[in-house]
Amino acid sequence: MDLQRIQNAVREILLAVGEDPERDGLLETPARVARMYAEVFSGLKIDPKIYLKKTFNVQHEEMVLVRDIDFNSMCEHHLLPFTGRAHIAYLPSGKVVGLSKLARIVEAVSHRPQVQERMTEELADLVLNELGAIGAGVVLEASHSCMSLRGVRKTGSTTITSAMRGSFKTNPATRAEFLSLVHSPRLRAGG
Ligand SMILES: Nc1nc2c(ncn2[C@@H]2O[C@H](COP(=O)(O)OP(=O)(O)OP(=O)(O)O)[C@@H](O)[C@H]2O)c(=O)[nH]1
Ligand SMILES: [Zn+2]
Repeated sequence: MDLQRIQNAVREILLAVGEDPERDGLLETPARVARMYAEVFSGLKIDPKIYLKKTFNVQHEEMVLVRDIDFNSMCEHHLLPFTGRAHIAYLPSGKVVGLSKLARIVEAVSHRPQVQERMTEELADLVLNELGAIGAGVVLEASHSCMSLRGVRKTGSTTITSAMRGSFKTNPATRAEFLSLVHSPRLRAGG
């Protein structure tokens, strides 16, 4: 990532809004913001498929669901954060993946300029295709700060998106089981 170019652009923005980039409090801001963008867009350099290459041969014929994977992303329209939780499930066909890898693919695809719908679809495609799963389902719940901090200024709204693949799309019972598990009661803290 071209940190110097980001720094120059941030300095330009400060000048354009009528600030003085030479004043004490702003001197380090362009460099700081450049490091911040490198971090929040670090997923641009990562191919999430790498996380799903290592699998284990386990005969588990029922659904695997990892829910409440928290994420932070940046909406590609305003470059403002949207934050929420991802729930990812699949029906294995002879091989399973380490549970943390489902959280790792969320990290990779969320750390890019995104829209929630595309992020949901990308995650579902990755799980179905890379694991050769019988089916996959993804639900994302998020709040978009571009809707609360600016513009329409509605706080508290949540956007829920889902993507169903394979048996999650064709079998209503599988889809219903997934959605009911996503919404089932959480363990108590420490439980
Ligand atoms: N579908 C979708 N829209 C998003 C997402 N994140 C932000 N948006 C929306 O992107 C839209 C961009 O709309 P524009 O009309 O081009 O931009 P704008 O004039 O700044 O829109 P307002 O937010 O209504 O002020 C807005 O309606 C945002 O709420 C997302 O993940 N998915
Ligand atoms: Zn936005």
